[in-house]
Amino acid sequence: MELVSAALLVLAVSAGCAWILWFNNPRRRRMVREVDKLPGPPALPLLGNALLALRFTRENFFYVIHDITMTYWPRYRSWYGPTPEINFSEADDIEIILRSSVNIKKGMLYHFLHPWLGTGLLTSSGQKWHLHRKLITPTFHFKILETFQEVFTDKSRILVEKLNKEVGNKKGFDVYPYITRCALDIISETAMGVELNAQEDKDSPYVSAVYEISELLAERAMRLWLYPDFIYFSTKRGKRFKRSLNILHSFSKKIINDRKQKPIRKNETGETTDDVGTKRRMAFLDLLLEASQGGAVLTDEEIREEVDTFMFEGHDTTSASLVWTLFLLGNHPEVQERVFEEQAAIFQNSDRVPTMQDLTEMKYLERVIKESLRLYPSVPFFMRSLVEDIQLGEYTFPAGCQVTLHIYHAHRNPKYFPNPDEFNPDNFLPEKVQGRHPYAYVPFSAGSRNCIGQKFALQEEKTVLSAIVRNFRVRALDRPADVKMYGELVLRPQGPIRLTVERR
Ligand code: HEM
Repeated sequence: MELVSAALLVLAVSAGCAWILWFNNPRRRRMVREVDKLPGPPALPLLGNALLALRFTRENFFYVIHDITMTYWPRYRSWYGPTPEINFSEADDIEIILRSSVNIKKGMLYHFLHPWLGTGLLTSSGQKWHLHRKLITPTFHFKILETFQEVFTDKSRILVEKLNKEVGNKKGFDVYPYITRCALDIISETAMGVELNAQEDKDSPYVSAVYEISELLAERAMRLWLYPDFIYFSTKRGKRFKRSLNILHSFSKKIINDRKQKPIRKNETGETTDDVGTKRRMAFLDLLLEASQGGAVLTDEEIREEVDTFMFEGHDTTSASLVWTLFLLGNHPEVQERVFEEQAAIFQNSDRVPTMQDLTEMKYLERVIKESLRLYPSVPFFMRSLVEDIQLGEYTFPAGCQVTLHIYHAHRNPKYFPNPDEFNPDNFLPEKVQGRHPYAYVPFSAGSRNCIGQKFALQEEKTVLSAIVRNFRVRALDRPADVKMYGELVLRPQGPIRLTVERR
């Protein structure tokens, strides 16, 4: 027993000495001095703003951050315990970060995504990221996106059938689950080549696991004491996380194995067929398997990470954006009528599905989607970990600092968007865009780590919205001021987005 006490004492004294040395380290002292030049909420030594975090609930998180951001606008500092964070909302500051080809390492909160996505494109850095980005970029080429159009139109048709059942429901219905299931069907078929049928099968364990993991991740990011893995994974929530993770990983691993057994290949005429010669569309997974050169370039685990990254990034963001756009259209019937008129001009009286050329002609709908992403950016904040010092006027922020870019707030800056809270698709008329600061509007981020899926997202959104507006008149039962938000990995409404639909 005495031996154990002595060992504990030695351990405590060593830890204490390490702390003192670390705190008195000149690099750290300089970091603290520089970071504390910025204003910010009062912080305690060692604990930083941990006490503030005790106040966070899922419901108030976005609003507490909003108040702090507005109080110290446009830059402030905060402390995750001993780790400094600098927060930017002004286009000039955002530009400094996003234009850098060195400061492209993701912030520490992305670590929570690692159990699910490993170090796929979204979460990786350094050489691995460079190599994978180069390999994956061609898979988002126009020619490939064109082959996915059939998936977008087919899943939109099913969505219209489902929404038809809500015609006449005057009390309204929550549109979010309809859209999420449609977006999941789309991403599953395009990323993995698998029909998930989430729109038909509401009880799919895969879909439930995606919902659960997204919610648990958001919750963990708010609770500083759940940051260490050994604590988190010993809690009930951590165990639920692992269970859902198991479902997701088993699913993607099985799909990858199946596809390796029966690869889809191009034949001599350039058609893509399966092993028995049936014509098949190539999904991202098939393209990755092709690029992997039998494991020499990408291992199975790396392919799994990328497929899971597409599944996550490719459905949650587009679902939120589609829902907010429908909500805004439901609040602005005059804008919705202009969208409809544009559709009527493109399709005349035909009920054919849209081609890629039709989508290019949907200029007004594109402005509506962009304006909706301005007011409700699917990714409201993103983070970097500084690898290299940055100089910002009188400030030098040293490597090691965390940086959070507040995109939601940047998009509502009256300097660039007069009447920033108003929904006005004309903010994206070419002449308005031309004169504006290029970093005042960055829903897909910018620079080398921008969103690789942005063209895919616009193509999907235009196809889905076109199908809805051509078939229905949509009304929203709630006003924007009444809808509270969760500012998590994705910006989503706290309650239902209640709509009514009427057939055109
Ligand atoms: C409205 C829809 C979307 C929005 C608003 C959006 C937004 C973003 C943003 C802001 C980032 C940068 C995040 C950061 O720096 O941490 C990002 C990265 C990424 N997005 Fe998207 N995204 C959307 C749709 C998609 C889709 C459909 C896919 C795939 C099919 C996708 C795949 C990715 C990937 C793989 C990255 C990481 C890229 C890299 O770091 O090289 N996204 N997205």
